[in-house]
Amino acid sequence: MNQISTQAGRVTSQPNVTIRGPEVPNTPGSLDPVFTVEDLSVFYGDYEAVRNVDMLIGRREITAMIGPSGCGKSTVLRCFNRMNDLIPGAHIKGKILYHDENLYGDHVDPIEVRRRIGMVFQKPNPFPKAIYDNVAYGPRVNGIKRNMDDLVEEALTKAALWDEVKDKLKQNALSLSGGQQQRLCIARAIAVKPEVILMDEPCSALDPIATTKIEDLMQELRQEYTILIVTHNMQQAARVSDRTAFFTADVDSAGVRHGRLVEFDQTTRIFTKPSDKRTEDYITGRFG
Ligand SMILES: Nc1ncnc2c1ncn2[C@@H]1O[C@H](COP(=O)(O)OP(=O)(O)OP(=O)(O)O)[C@@H](O)[C@H]1O
Repeated sequence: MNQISTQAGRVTSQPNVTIRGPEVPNTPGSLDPVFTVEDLSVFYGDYEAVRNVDMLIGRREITAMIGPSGCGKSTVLRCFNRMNDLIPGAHIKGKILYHDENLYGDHVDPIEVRRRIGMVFQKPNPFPKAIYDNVAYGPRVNGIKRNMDDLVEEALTKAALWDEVKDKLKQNALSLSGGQQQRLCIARAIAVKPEVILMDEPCSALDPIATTKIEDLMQELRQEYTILIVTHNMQQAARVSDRTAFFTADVDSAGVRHGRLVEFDQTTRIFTKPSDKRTEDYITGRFG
């Protein structure tokens, strides 16, 4: 039922970097892809922001996208739920298959895509409404017919927020702390039963304790969801992800910068034995 169309262990290799153990296999065919990205280029008008990306996003894995500022991480992330469609002039070349269906096919409904593939942004952005209504909003709009109290409790529990808010569900969401607001945004994303959650720097506005809570939560969520995260924080990518994609930007002969995927591999390999010198330079802090 993957139709989206309107028709039908720990390793420490470097000082201060804790890296997830190799929980995901790396043998050919071992990855169960939710997305298959084929020769993807992304344009803003005439400007080719990202060039020729090929990668696979594994089911119930956490994939991190890292790289220096402006290399196109957020641009690529937004392609996975067609958020770039909302930017005038933005378009793609190449293909993203969601399961076996072309995500940009003529019959695909972008609204349904965004229900299946939810997004959490850099800055927590709850609606200025009650905590309960923030979570119930998506299911109501999508016509999900279930006991709403149960659904709200389930989503808040999955987002590790229920115990902190169960006695104040009518309170305005803006009264919560930043970390709680971000977990509420995750609950809001979960409430419409997505398969994938895209996270664009979800911890950059949070303190270290709130960041740890979100990282712990991600480990819980990966039992059920496929997660893609853009992060500037390499330690975070190393701590939380199964696979890592390293992007950088090349400058062409006309002096124009284009983002490129340099290397995509198990996170342990990227952080211990990268195959490209540019990856090694970046993760060891020599550039970026
Ligand atoms: N809406 C837009 N219109 C035009 N150009 C854009 C737009 N959004 C991003 N770009 C350009 O696309 C390129 C990639 O930007 P993007 O934000 O995807 O990079 P990033 O790696 O996520 O950067 P950062 O880490 O700083 O957030 C940059 O040159 C940027 O200026």
